Amino acid sequence: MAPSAFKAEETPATTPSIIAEKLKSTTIDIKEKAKTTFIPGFTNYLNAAPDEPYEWEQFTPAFPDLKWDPIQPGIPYEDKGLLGDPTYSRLLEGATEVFDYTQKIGTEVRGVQLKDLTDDQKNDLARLLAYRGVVFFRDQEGFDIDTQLALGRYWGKLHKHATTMLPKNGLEEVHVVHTTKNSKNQTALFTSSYLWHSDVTYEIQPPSYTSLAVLAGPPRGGGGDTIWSSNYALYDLLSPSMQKYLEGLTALHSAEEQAQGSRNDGRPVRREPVVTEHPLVRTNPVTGWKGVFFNPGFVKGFVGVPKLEYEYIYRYLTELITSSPEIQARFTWEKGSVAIWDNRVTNHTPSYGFAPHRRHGVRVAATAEKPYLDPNSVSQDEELDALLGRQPTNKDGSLISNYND
Ligand SMILES: O=C(O)CCC(=O)C(=O)O
Ligand SMILES: [Fe+2]
Repeated sequence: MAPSAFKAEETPATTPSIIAEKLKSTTIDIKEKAKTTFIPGFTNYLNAAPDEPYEWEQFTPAFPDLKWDPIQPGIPYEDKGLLGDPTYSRLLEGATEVFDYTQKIGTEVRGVQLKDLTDDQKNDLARLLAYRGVVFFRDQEGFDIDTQLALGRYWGKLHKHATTMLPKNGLEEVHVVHTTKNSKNQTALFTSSYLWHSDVTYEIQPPSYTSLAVLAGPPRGGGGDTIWSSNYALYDLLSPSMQKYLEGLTALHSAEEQAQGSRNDGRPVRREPVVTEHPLVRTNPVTGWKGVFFNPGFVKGFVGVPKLEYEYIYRYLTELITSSPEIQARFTWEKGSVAIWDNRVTNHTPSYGFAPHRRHGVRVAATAEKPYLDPNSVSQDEELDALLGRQPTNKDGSLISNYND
């Protein structure tokens, strides 16, 4: 080998440090530049708020060692959505803008302050939630935790979560959502399809109207959207024979895994975990529509169905929920945003990838009725087909063949 080649081999010892030096200086340049210039894909990383002092410290997570009794069945529930006006006239009276996210799910209402709602408006909102699955509000002023709790309480007895984070201020009916740059790498831990769920469906009377208010979050473009998926529309994606089959099934919803997760992390389990049977297809008392009451988070089996058969249906339903954009609504949070959903008819998931930013929210959930299936209820599409004179959706697959480009 020629001497020059040997010479070339002498350099590697110094090369890494040269690269490191170069990178360091480039990084510093970019950081300086980013203070005054938007650099796509970079600027967001620099804007992480300092951890301390933090305005919402009293709402950061705590795990007090509390013990609560089991939740007893028979909690009274009257759905306020039944008192809502079909055109939502009271709620939307002062709205500056109202628009849907997709035909099947999600509506944003602008210009309405939740803190000022009258009872009539709360009834309209409940009805809108039952029909649209999730409703978004922005630029909320003065929607503090007392107002959020009062709104939830108007709709039903507030749920207290047995395992997840409580706020430091001791409010037991508040569930905290909180991730900082010090949290475990959420993107690596959870793919979204793993996290899709409806809240606490293992309870005998799982919640209906549930609100999440954001306290802190990434800057715009920094990630952390939440996505909802419609269980009414999930039902309408199924063939008539599959609909009929699923209508005969009962699902097992379990809190065991969630409780075990807390124990594994050395955190308290405030109420013993329960396993509850619910009909796999349920009727919403306000719309009268059927929805598949399924979520990949808490459903652990179908009564009388062999494990493998259950697993295939589990995977099929999960795929429809997680990968059908037309039955989903995706919300990008901003300061002052509040999302409220009907937990009986939707699944939802956070999206990760917003580190190093803090993302912090507070959730309040109203206990609803025990799930039931009214055999006379119809599906969302059935009602809309009749109302609008639409052709029923062709479910034999033949329409799809031209859509490969
Ligand atoms: O963090 C989110 O986007 C959703 C959190 C959640 O699942 C909830 O508040 O019920
Ligand atoms: Fe949730």
